[in-house]
Amino acid sequence: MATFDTIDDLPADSRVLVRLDLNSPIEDGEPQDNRRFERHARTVRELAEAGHRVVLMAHQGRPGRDDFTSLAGHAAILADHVDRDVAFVDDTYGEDAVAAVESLSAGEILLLENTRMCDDELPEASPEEKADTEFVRTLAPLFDAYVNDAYSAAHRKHASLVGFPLALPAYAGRVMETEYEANTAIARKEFDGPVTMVVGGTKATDVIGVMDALEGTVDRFLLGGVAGELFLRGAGHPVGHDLDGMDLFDDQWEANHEVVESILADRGDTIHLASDLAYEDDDGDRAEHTIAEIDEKTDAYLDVGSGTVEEYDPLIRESAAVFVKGALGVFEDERFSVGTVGVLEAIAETDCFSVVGGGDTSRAIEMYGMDEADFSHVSIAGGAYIRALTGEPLPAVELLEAAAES
Ligand SMILES: Nc1ncnc2c1ncn2[C@@H]1O[C@H](COP(=O)(O)OP(=O)(O)O)[C@@H](O)[C@H]1O
Ligand SMILES: O=C(OP(=O)(O)O)[C@H](O)COP(=O)(O)O
Repeated sequence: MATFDTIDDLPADSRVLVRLDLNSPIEDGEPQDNRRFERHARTVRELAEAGHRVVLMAHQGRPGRDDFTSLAGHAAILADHVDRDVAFVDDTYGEDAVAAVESLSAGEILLLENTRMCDDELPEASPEEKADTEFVRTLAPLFDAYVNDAYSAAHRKHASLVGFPLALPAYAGRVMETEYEANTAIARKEFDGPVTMVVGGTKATDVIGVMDALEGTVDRFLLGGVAGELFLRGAGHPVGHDLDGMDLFDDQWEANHEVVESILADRGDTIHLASDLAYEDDDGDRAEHTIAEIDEKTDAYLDVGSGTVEEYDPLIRESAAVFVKGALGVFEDERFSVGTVGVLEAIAETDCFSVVGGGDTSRAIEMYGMDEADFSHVSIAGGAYIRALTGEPLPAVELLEAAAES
């Protein structure tokens, strides 16, 4: 059991600063509704109904990427889920933000602008350094308490996650409580049969970093997505290169190629790579290349091929447990959903213990008409949940535990 204080322990009529994780897929510049809104709405609604003044902080995307946007659209989606007004101010801790915080009445809710738009949020640093930023020193005195509900961002040492718990009494929100319980229980579970992890998505650095530490927990990895292309490149295939202004591959290759090469050399038998990949042909249709056919990368590969899905299917069906982190393709586009949906459907049809994680990936379940009840746990955390599997501590969670002890 976690040993942190929860929102049940908050003094009455508190002014609370709440960290959520509303990081969402962005399409045409707009955030897309997903489980993160629905799950965090519970914490926000409880706080407002209890009569606290509720100020919310969250991030969206990463500077330099297409998904780095304002949170204006997020406020509207959250309001629908909370069934109360959620005001928005396009400022994080400047004069406008401070004025909006100070004008809030009991039971009202305000969302501040994307924390990553202020320089103090990134990069990662110690809690002490982050607590000493202007961001934290300006906002903390306006509040009685800090609530962290962002389990899925708890692996990041950013100001909104590790600075405020040193400056204010700190509590866990409902999502923090439930994700912590579920993910630590999973980390302690033992399985009678093969344990498989499906690894994909765009955050290759996150997943490759922990794959090493999962030796002993995971018997085999089925790869796809950007992470899978980097492994194919490590195995000598000319894929995984950035095309036309994309920045998904080259930096992550530089950061990870040594680990990729050493995993392939030391434990290549546990790594299953795609045998074919899908791309968009000149007519805008899905087309596939076998890996053997690819001798020069001229296409952007957007999914694993149908042959790969056929090879992964029996490996999933004979597993005692399957963990999913990251999509095998750009499933948001139906043409490139074959890998992600094929793997999720195979998991849903078997009795294995299964966890699907990640804000983006877990969205494929409802997008393609699957039932959440067919999976043991659908986590809104991706990077945080795979770190929990390795037993690696999450800095923001450790600070909540320390706050409860003091
Ligand atoms: N080959 C690919 N090229 C570009 N994007 C991809 C590729 N394969 C998967 N993706 C994208 O990866 C995203 C999910 O990855 P990621 O953000 O790492 O995971 P999560 O948020 O689920 O933890 C999906 O939205 C999907 O569109
Ligand atoms: O979406 C998130 O993580 P995830 O993609 O691992 O689920 C979190 O909001 C963390 O975002 P970040 O990986 O840009 O720090």
